Amino acid sequence: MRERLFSLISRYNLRANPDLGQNFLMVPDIVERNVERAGLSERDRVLEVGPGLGVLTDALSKRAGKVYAIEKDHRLVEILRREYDWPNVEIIEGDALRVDFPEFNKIVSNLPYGISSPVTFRFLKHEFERAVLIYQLEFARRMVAKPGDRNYSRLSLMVQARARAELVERIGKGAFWPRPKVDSAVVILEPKPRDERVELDENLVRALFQHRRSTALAALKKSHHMLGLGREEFRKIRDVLPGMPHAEERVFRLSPYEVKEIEEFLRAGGILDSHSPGSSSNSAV
Ligand SMILES: C[S@@+](CC[C@H](N)C(=O)[O-])C[C@H]1O[C@@H](n2cnc3c(N)ncnc32)[C@H](O)[C@@H]1O
Repeated sequence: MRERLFSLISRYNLRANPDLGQNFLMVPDIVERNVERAGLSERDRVLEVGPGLGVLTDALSKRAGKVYAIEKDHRLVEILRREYDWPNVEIIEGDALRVDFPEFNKIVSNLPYGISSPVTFRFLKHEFERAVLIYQLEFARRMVAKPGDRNYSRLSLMVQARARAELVERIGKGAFWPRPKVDSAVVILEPKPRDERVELDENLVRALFQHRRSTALAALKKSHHMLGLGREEFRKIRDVLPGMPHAEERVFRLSPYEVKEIEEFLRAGGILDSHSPGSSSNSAV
């Protein structure tokens, strides 16, 4: 695999484009383990973001019924089309944040790190069974952190409101060419059953996590302007806030369900409804 990749790189005189997060995976065992983790069969339609030089795509094509590989770099799209003859792979040239996704039920990708957050939230807007994804280690740690953990953040909360997230393997820098500056990790994401998911008001979550070590009450007092409330309006509602559920809990200990209870309290009091657009794109957590 290493030899094949380096021969492609030298034949096409390729320079990796750091703006597109191009760090190509060079270790066949890691590719194999991730394909295994996806539990693929003929009935699966797999989405891959950023096929690069096709190493993962090739392994996926041997196990899945269909693979859709979305690649933004025109040079790589041309190389993939020229070098491989996959009967069940559709290469889609475009930006994974913009193109319409085809129908899929699984996702396996070594993601370009620059779009980790928006592309993950894009995935989570769709119904699928399982995603096996490589992220930067720090990002992966934040995704899976539990309420009260050091790394628990807005990202953890927004992801876990919709999915179970598990970090299953750490990957060293040496597994990639060119070598990235930081380690990576494999995360498995599985959307929760619909009745366990919570849709959260993005502005509220942002306002709370602006002060993650404060109590919920103090955080909202400090960032009420983020809910669209002016000083006067805020003065009017300030007295009801101590009655809010979890008012005295520190923000970094709040689960998605607890934030939902806060949201419902604020809505019932007319504090959120009229001022905030509600949950939206989650594009930049
Ligand atoms: C980390 S590399 C992974 C390449 C390959 N899958 C591998 O494992 O070696 C990320 C890939 O995503 C592509 N890419 C970057 N931004 C993209 C975007 N917005 N949409 C689709 N592909 C993108 C890059 O060109 C690159 O091929």
